[in-house]
Amino acid sequence: MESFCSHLPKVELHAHLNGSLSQKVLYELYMSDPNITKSDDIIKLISSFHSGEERTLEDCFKAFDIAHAVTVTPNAVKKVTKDVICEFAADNVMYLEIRTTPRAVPGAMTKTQYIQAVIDTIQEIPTFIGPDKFIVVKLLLSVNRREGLTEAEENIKAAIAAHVAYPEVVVGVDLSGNPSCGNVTDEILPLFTNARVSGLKIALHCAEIPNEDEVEAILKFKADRLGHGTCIHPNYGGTDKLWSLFLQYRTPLEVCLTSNLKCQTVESYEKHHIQKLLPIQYPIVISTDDKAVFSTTLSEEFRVVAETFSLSKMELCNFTQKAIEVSFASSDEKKLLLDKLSDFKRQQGLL
Ligand SMILES: CNc1ncnc2c1ncn2[C@@H]1O[C@H](COP(=O)(O)O)[C@@H](O)[C@H]1O
Ligand SMILES: [Zn+2]
Repeated sequence: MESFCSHLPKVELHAHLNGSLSQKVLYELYMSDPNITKSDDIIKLISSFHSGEERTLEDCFKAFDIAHAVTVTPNAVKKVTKDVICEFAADNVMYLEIRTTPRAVPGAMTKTQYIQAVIDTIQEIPTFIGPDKFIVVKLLLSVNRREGLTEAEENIKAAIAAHVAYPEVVVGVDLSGNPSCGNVTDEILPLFTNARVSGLKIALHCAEIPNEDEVEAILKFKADRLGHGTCIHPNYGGTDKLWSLFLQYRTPLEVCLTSNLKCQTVESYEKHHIQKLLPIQYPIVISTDDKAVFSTTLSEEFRVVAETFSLSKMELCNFTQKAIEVSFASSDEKKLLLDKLSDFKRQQGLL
């Protein structure tokens, strides 16, 4: 099963850029940046970045600060983006949606330069991907709920401008950040309407922790996709009302098993809320979230779900098919990806 999961052409729809960069690149960037004063404490933190240990959700958010302390120039952002794309391609991910929060660093980088650095790298893929690999990459720009209303407004505005300039690359916006911070219901969520009317797709983190009113508002927003959805079912800190809304809308859900386990929002793989979704064929997309912080890969996530819930090879292929359908790719791109999946199934004797 491990080898099948590795060779299966996969689609990653929920990957945060600064949570996905390898510890190796993080260390290289840190050591080579003359503007950063080196300290043993930070070197220790970098070593723990990729430890893969279980930690609280709050501790996970501290891990991102490490990456953010290092990705402070457009060149660093380019290097990180390239590294992350190459690693996903090496894991046989044929389509990747990266999401990232535009970040300004006084004196070193503006938000526009940050976004441009990611877009430029995506456009340069043919120059660095190598002849035996294939990957299509899109960009979602994130709003970090912890950063407040002004930052949120700025990011949505920047996302709309980037979408107008690069409609084939910048395809969506994401709401993420520490789920215990920020006024999402009244302040941040309404801003996403502007993005929607400008043609951007909407992906929202939803119900990582219990919060009935906010989760209800997020469900009713009818995003194109939701992330996590942990605390919706009444057995998982949700309520009957939330669960019935969720079933009514059937918004595709990005499921991040290892992320949830390592942030301790679920007890074990066996008890993950995916067990409520598989029997009802709920549209789900297996995803990594932050492959470096949680020390995983997309192949590993497929293996875990296959082995924990005794899924067949065909069911794993169906995950890729569903992910293609609910991705923000163009219809031509979706057709190409479906053809690649069919080729694989034929090679495996599954067609
Ligand atoms: C663990 N579950 C999660 N829940 C919510 N937000 C998360 C997250 N994992 C990552 N992020 C969001 O992604 C940022 C890092 O990537 P970028 O700097 O944007 O590329 C984090 O600061 C956080 O806002
Ligand atoms: Zn996430």
